[in-house]
Amino acid sequence: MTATIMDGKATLRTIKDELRERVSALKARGVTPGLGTVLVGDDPGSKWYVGAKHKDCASIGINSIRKDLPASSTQAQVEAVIDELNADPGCHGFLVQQPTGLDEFALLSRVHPDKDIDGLHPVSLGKLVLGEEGPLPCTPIGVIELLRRYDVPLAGAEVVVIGRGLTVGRPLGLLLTRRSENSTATLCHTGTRDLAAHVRAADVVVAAAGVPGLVTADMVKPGAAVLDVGVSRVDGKIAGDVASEVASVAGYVSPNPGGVGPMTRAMLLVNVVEAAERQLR
Ligand SMILES: Nc1nc2c(c(=O)[nH]1)N[C@@H](CN(C=O)c1ccc(C(=O)N[C@@H](CCC(=O)O)C(=O)O)cc1)CN2
Repeated sequence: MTATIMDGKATLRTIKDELRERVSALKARGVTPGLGTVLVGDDPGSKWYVGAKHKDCASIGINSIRKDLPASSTQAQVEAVIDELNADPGCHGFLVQQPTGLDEFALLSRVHPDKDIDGLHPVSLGKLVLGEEGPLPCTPIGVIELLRRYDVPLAGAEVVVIGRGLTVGRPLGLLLTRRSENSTATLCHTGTRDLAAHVRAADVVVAAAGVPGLVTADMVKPGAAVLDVGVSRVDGKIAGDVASEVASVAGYVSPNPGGVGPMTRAMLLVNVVEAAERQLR
């Protein structure tokens, strides 16, 4: 079997085309959506991600407000910039790019919940637990959207998520078990006794552990969908959590790069457009 590639780059392009129309409709009603970003320091990966987010915005007519701060910035200086964006009426939502090297929980909590565009604010995560409407975290909802667009069924499916981090694993477990997704989610982590046994039983596997090559072909159920969200750098290149031979067993694979990363950016754009649309309600 050769797996179908779940192409995140192509799906990002499709979603941008869909959003362009919604941005035009907003502009016709006098609202131009605006995204803010706060970047602290010189981490090359973070700089690339922020640059890509602003290019995405420009390509569909969203305004962007970029605040790049030196690595020497103090917590108070970054919080002052967050306060500025909280008060900026042209900014419908903003994010603090992680990692910052500062107290990230305090920075996240400083963002006004109405301006949280990443879905990672404690209020947004609380809404997710309660099943209330709010911005959804971009990477986990990107995983679900990619599966949806490739017609991989989630209802009734056994899904194994590897990794319990705050940006991917934990919120993804909550999303997958919503009534709308209706899957059974198992969250595996470094304390899981027999990871291979869990993965072998899964219809869908989402690997977000940051351990290169962790998921091997012998662990995967034939025909399963396997999404690689792990980001490690080996010799300067991105190395995912999923070994390349998995594509010979799985029914669907998302490549890395080119899979869930671009979907993270797509879902951020969706969150910005939805925040601007809420202003008109
Ligand atoms: N405030 C946030 N910080 C971080 C988040 C987040 O969701 N919010 N997630 C990650 C980084 N991230 C988004 O910010 C992100 C990751 C990957 C990509 C992407 O398009 N990757 C490309 C390859 C990029 C490369 O070559 O280096 C791909 O996978 O094809 C975009 C955004 C941590 N921080």
